[in-house]
Amino acid sequence: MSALEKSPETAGRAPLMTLGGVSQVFHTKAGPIRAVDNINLSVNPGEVLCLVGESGSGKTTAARMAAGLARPSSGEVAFEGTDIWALKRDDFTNFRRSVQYVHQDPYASLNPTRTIQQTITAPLLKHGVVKSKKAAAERAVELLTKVDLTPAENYLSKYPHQLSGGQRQRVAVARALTLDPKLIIADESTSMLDVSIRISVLAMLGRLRDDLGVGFLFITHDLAIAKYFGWHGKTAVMYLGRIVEFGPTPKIINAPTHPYTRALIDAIPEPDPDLTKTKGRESLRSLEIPSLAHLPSGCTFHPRCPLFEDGLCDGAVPELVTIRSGQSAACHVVARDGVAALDDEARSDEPRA
Ligand SMILES: Nc1ncnc2c1ncn2[C@@H]1O[C@H](COP(=O)(O)OP(=O)(O)OP(=O)(O)O)[C@@H](O)[C@H]1O
Repeated sequence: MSALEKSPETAGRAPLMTLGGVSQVFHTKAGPIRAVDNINLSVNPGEVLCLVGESGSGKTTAARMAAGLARPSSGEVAFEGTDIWALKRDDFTNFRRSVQYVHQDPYASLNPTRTIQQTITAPLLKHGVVKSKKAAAERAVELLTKVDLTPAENYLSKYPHQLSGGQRQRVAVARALTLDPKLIIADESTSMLDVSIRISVLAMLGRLRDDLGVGFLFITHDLAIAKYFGWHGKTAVMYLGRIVEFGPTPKIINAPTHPYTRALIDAIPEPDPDLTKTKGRESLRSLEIPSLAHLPSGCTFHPRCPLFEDGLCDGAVPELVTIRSGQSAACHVVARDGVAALDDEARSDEPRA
C-alpha cells in the first residue's frame, strides 16, 4: 500500500490531510536544495501518523507545509479533500483553526509578556469561541486541567518564565486545543524535555489522542518515541527529503523492510548497555549523511547502504513500492529480492560491493 492509499475503513471518505507529490526547494548560497522531494502522505481523522528521520531529513519542512505555514514549491496540500492554497480567505482561516502546530520549543512560541490566562483566552476571544471574558477564563481553567496543570487557578496569573519546560509545553498544548482542532502537528514537542518529564507529557498527549479523537502528525527523530506514541497508527521514515519506508508502526518497528529503517532501529539503545545493539551501525558503509546540496545519484542512501549494488542503486531513484501488505519501501534491492535481501545481509558480515 502506498502512503496515499486508503484503508478499507476509510475508503470513500477524504483523508483529513493529504500531501500529494509535495516538494519544497530552498535557494541557498550552496545552490538549490530539495528539503522535501515529492512526498505522498495522508492522515485520516483520529489517526496518528509519525514522521521519523534524522536531523535535516525534511520533517519540519513537511510539517510546516501540512500546517499551511509554508507553500510547497510543487505538489498539493489538501485538507478534507480541498487544496488549501485554493481556499478563499475565510476558509483558509477555518483550515488554520482546524490544524494546530505544537512547536519543539514552547518558550520560543509562548509570548513572554502574556500571562497563561491571556495566552489561552486570546484565541478563544479572537475567534469568538466564547462570548465573554468570564467564559474565556472558565474555558482556560478547563483546558489547563485537561493538560494536567492542576489546580489550574494556580497557573492563570503566571508568565512563561515562571514555569518549567514541561509545564510550558503543557500550556502550548492547551493553547492548541482552544480552537477544537481536527489535526495536531506535534513537531519534536518533547525533545527538549528531561526524560521523566518527556514521558509524562507524552502520556498526556496520548490521553488527548484517545479522548478527543484528534488526528496527529507526530514528528520525531526518535523511533522509540514513535513506537510509544504511534503504536496504533502509521509511521513514515524520511531520509534526505524522501520517504523511504511507510507502514503500520508495529511493522516498521518489528519488521522494517528498508535498510535505513533497520539502521535506525538498531541504533535505539537498549536499557542494558551490554545489550545495546550496534549491528546496524556497524554494517553501514558510512556514517556520514550526504549534503542536500550534493545529493548522491539514484538512491541517496546508497553510499551508506549495506545492500549497495553498483549500477543498480546509484542509477535511478527508487520508487516507494509495496514490499508486503500495508508496508512499502523505496529500495531497489528489497523491491527485487523481497525481504530475503535483508536476511542475507543479516547473515553476512561483509557488505555487498
Ligand atoms: N528556510 C530555509 N532555507 C534554507 N534551507 C532550509 C530552510 N529550512 C530548512 N532548510 C534546510 O532544509 C533541510 C531540512 O530541514 P528540516 O528542518 O525540515 O529538517 P528536520 O528533519 O526537521 O530536521 P531537525 O530535526 O533538525 O529539525 C535542512 O538541510 C535545512 O537546513
